[in-house]
Amino acid sequence: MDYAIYTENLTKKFGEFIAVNNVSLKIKQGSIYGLLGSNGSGKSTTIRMLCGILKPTSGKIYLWQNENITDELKLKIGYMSQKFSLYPSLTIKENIKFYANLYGLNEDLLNIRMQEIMKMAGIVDKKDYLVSQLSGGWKQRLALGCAIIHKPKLLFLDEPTSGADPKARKIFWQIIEDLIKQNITVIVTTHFMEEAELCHKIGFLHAGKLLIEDTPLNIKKSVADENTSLNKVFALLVKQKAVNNDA
Ligand SMILES: Nc1ncnc2c1ncn2[C@@H]1O[C@H](COP(=O)(O)OP(=O)(O)OP(=O)(O)O)[C@@H](O)[C@H]1O
Repeated sequence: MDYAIYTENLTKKFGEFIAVNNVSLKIKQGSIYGLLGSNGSGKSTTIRMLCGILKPTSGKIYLWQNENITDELKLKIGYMSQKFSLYPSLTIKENIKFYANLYGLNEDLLNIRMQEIMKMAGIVDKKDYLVSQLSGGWKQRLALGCAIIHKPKLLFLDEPTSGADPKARKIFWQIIEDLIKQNITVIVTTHFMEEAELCHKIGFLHAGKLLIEDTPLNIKKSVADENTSLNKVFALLVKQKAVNNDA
């Protein structure tokens, strides 16, 4: 099986503290993978290692079967953090141009991508607005556009919808589903279980460990039954783990 991402016993320690503990993931190209877990469970640290920002303490990461995350591979990755790396005092156009320059897009390509991104974000008529004038939903879609200006094959979204209203979240997920149709692989962290349900596969992290990885339906069936909510399923898994640790 050709995976976009495959990890073996990925571990990250900060001093003596183990933030990510022997995590082995398998993520197919062209799929949406949800990384779930409570605050501090190790989601962002895992993502940072997968995009080559943070060096693992031990374990292996393969991106499209390559063991080293080279600069060439990094060009195939897009990353959107929960803080949206946008410049509020610049216009939409200027923000897009800034990211286009970072990735070395020429003027012609920049103009094409600018139109595509503004269309995708629903901000074609707002290109000269300052980012500070935009609502949360528009900012979020613009940040997504900037993260994919270079057409990455792999896109990391770290809590992209936190702070967005339900309507904006719905539009955002429609865009993600369109990206998947273009064979992009999306790894997303979220606290919203209705978003987790939209992922092809989810991995549930707890205290740095991957407790389970499968489709939302299979996870529900294996832990409880298909009518149980994911929130409840994860609570059960954490409880089971605590019991096993005590035993
Ligand atoms: N640079 C660092 N130095 C020390 N500890 C860190 C560092 N980065 C993260 N941690 C710790 O590692 C643990 C996992 O953090 P991480 O940010 O990966 O969690 P998370 O699941 O993304 O949480 P959240 O949902 O709050 O973003 C936390 O206890 C955090 O305090």
